[in-house]
Amino acid sequence: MSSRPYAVIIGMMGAGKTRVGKEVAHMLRLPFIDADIEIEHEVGMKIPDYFDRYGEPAFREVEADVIADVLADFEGVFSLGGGAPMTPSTQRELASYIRHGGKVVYLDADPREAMERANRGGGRPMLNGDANARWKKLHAQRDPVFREVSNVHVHTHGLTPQGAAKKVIDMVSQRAVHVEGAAIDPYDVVIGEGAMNRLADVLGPKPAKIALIHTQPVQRHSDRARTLLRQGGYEVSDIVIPDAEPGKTITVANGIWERLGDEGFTRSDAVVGLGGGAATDLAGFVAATWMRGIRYVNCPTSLLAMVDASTGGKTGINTQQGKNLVGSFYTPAGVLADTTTLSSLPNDIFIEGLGEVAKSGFIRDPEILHILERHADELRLFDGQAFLGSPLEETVAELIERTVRVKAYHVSSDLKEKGLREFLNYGHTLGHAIEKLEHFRWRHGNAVAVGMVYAAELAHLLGYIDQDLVDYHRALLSALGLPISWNGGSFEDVLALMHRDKKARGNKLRFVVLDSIGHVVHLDNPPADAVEEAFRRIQH
Ligand SMILES: NC(=O)c1ccc[n+]([C@@H]2O[C@H](COP(=O)([O-])OP(=O)(O)OC[C@H]3O[C@@H](n4cnc5c(N)ncnc54)[C@H](O)[C@@H]3O)[C@@H](O)[C@H]2O)c1
Ligand SMILES: O=C(O)C(=O)C[C@@H](O)[C@H](O)[C@H](O)COP(=O)(O)O
Repeated sequence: MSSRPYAVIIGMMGAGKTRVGKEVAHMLRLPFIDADIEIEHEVGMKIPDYFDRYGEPAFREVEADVIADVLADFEGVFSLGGGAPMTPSTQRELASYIRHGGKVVYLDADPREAMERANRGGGRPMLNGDANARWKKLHAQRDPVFREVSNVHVHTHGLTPQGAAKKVIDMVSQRAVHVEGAAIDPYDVVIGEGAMNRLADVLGPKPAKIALIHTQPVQRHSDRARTLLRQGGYEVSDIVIPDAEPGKTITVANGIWERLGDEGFTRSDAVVGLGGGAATDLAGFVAATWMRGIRYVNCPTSLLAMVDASTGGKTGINTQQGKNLVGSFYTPAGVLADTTTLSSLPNDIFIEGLGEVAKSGFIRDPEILHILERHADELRLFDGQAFLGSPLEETVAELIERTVRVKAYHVSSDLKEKGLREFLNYGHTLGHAIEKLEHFRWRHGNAVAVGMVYAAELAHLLGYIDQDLVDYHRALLSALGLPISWNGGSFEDVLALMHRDKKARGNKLRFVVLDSIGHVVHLDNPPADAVEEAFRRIQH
């Protein structure tokens, strides 16, 4: 493909494909092509005349050829005729365009408005006869296909053409990671400004009631989610939980179960978890357990929740005995990582999230480490208020996408953590023990950073990696502003907690260690003196 369209717009007759497409092109200073106009040039007559003379099958053939040509070599906005995506060869062309990174936008307008526009001016052979009845019949046939062949679905109800164009641009610029695999209902993690606008699409038409579970510090983002949900026609129960780890308890979960019961939540209703990783862990746990599992969507608002906590289906709560000891593997219907929410994120919580980002670099994607190295100074100085529209935003979006891809890779083939998924636990064996001993006052990502240095020391002591790689852990993590040592407890206490780690088997410890960057192995039952010596080395 030499060049490809910025976006291809599809939709019903009267949806505003030409009007909105032109507006998108104008805003981005790109050229615009309307397939119908192109076809008229090609055949040298108006479409209704061509239909009359040669019939629909001949028209569809010409249309498919014109579309294939434009898709192969055009850098602008391309809008298709209403029936074009019904042609199998065009469906294949669109699928290939998407595989190469293209965006097929389904412009979904209010049916009444669309019918009114479609009837205006006549000249639509497909609407001959009772135009509204024809439109509705065609809608019933085409809507499922439009959903299938598009990868961006834009509802334009109540929007001006400019508003709809802005929405198209926002949604086209978002990134998405598709998660699928055995035992997983496929879902997307959508990343970018305005991702939360997709809430109603992801929840779908079935739920009537939504439990919007969030914490107080993200109130302004939950207000936005509530508005979007109400606009989508849902009845919203606003549920505020205690902030951070105090929200991940059985008492909090029980309070929500009681409320769902009192408010008549059924199996077809849904949960939206919005906030940091603690809130999305708890919301997922409630969704997994209410009536043995209802639909849920996560709207993560911290970096750590975007890259890790909200995306892989591990839900849970803490107990007196330790971190995440009760929970369930239960995947969300979608994750909307709206980067506008990062504008209110405090610097220290952003930096904490970099701990899990670096982890994904160490275990699988070295490019993450290169990006972190190159941008360490800007990342360490993260300022939410200056973030949106800054060059850092693109860097962070790329880090989020790459990190989610690492997560998706491990989750896809091992949702229930039989082996491969355990690699995502790099740095966590000690990390979780530190969190517990610090009564959860230490942030999770910070504890994981120290835990990775510990795992690197252990791997070095046992001959898996050389000293340079241990030093590299320390240099990179501290350049990002993450801690690399801990002095808050005795080895005996740490050891006892590491024995309660979920990777432990019987009374044998199990660690995850590197044997090179991007390559991880299990380390079962390592020698006790190495386990202790590595601990001594992180105490400086
Ligand atoms: N399920 C998983 O796979 C998984 C993965 C990693 C971490 N986790 C869990 O996630 C939790 C850590 O997540 P976290 O680091 O997000 O901590 P957190 O949920 O405690 O959030 C940290 C703080 O930031 C606030 N906050 C979040 N987003 C904000 C925003 N946009 N603006 C202002 N304040 C905001 C929160 O309210 C909280 O006060 C831990 O409980 C950890 O165990 C789970
Ligand atoms: O998704 C996973 O699997 C992980 O291990 C990701 C970790 O980064 C995350 O902290 C997770 O919450 C740890 O889970 P746990 O099972 O060790 O409690």
